[in-house]
Amino acid sequence: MQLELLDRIRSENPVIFNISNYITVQDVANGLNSIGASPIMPSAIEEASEMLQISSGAAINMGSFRSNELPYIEKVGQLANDLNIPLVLDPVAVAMPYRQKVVTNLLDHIHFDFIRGNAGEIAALAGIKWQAKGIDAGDGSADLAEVAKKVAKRYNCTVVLSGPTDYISDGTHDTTVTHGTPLFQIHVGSGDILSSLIAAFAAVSKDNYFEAARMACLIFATTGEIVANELVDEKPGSFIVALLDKLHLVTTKEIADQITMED
Ligand SMILES: Nc1ncnc2c1ncn2[C@@H]1O[C@H](COP(=O)(O)OP(=O)(O)O)[C@@H](O)[C@H]1O
Ligand SMILES: Cc1ncsc1CCOP(=O)(O)O
Ligand SMILES: [Mg+2]
Repeated sequence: MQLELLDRIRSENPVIFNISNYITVQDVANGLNSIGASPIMPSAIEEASEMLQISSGAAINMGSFRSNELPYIEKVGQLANDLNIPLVLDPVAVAMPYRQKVVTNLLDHIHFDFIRGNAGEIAALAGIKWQAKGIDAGDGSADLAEVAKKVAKRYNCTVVLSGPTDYISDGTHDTTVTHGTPLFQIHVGSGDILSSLIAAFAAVSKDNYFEAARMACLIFATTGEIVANELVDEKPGSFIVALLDKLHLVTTKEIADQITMED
């Protein structure tokens, strides 16, 4: 278990390039900044190359793309591949038919090192029956470990299927993270922050993307758990403020003390 990846983010301060959605962009920027990375969210196709050349990780979030932005999104993906920059896809609400067409087309042309989505999103990419609900995970009875593995094999990448349990698979290795708090679900943007944090962990763990994904999930979920333990009531607004504060302050020792032998 490489909890020290957290310290490496703080000492290396990697620039993480993001195509974010306009709903949660500030949470994503502050989540990355709080943990010790350096976020950047460019939008002009003309500067994609120069911005990626100073970046050590990249995340593409499909939450609110406009169709005229698709050439930019493809260009960023191709450049990240050419420059060997770890690339994360967040396929927000991909069970919806138009998004499914757009995202599967992207996946056919660009190699994503990671796909991070909730159960409804990853099941849609696996072609497995599931009742997704917009940006939320929805309901279903599929074996989620198998769903994650199927998508990992199909797209030759590391998949994080997040939720009460996070299922992580690279098609060969599989693991779970069972930490977290239901408060993540009452704040819009929790998943988006996690997707970009995966890019930050990958930036400092280029030889082991599976471990990067596992540590991103474990440290994010455990930090949320510590924060929730200190909140008296279920307060979505207070939770995100306290989460951003704690992402900045949390130590590897605090994480180690919070987790169990099975982690
Ligand atoms: N009920 C829950 N209990 C514990 N952690 C949760 C719960 N639901 C989501 N999480 C955590 O919230 C974060 C965001 O995941 P998720 O809610 O699945 O993403 P999204 O916002 O894209 O739907 C992950 O770190 C996940 O582990
Ligand atoms: C509300 C909304 N609409 C399009 S993207 C988005 C935010 C999705 O955020 P998350 O998947 O992290 O909950
Ligand atoms: Mg999401």
